Amino acid sequence: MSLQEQIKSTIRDINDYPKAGIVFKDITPVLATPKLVKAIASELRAQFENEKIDAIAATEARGFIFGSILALELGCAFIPIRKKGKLPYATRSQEYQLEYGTASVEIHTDAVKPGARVLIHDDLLATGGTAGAAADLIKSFDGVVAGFSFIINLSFLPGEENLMQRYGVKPHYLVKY
Ligand SMILES: O=P(O)(O)OC[C@H]1O[C@H](OP(=O)(O)OP(=O)(O)O)[C@H](O)[C@@H]1O
Ligand SMILES: Nc1ncnc2[nH]cnc12
Repeated sequence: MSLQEQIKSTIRDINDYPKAGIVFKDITPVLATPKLVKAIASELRAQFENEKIDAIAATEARGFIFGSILALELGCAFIPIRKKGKLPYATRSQEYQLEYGTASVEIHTDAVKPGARVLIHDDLLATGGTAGAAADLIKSFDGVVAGFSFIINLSFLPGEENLMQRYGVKPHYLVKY
């Protein structure tokens, strides 16, 4: 079985979570399979090891899991982007659109050095709102968005087109639905 097939056969679909009509892609069975986690880590490393990347910026909460594994694999810094009110030092916020209403994420003001090449990682790309807000934060400190990395792309939603249009880079992902 290919890595893609292994990932897809291990992800669990939860119908109507967190609300009616949503099919939630649950990665916890993947996390419970150490061999698969290791294979994903190797694949992520292979995707980016020849690129110049100074830091991985990942979004709370699920983005932290493979985001920190990837930072370790590449030997680069890890930058946490968190939901409002969770980071202890001085922060900058960015609002973004949810399906209904808005949300806000934050970064520490000393996290991104001007010119730093930052790869944005999250577990899943849906509308691209979360990853776009992370990219806007990186750019607001004159960091360079080196790319986007996801485990899952929900390709029936416009996340990939939105990120390509706004930042001119094609997102990487391991599996799509
Ligand atoms: O492309 P988007 O439409 O922005 O959706 C993708 C985001 O949604 C999920 O996070 P969620 O907000 O559910 O938070 P969690 O990781 O803390 O569960 C997922 O982990 C991404 O961060
Ligand atoms: N269908 C989905 N499954 C898991 N996380 C998500 N974030 C946004 N949509 C999602």
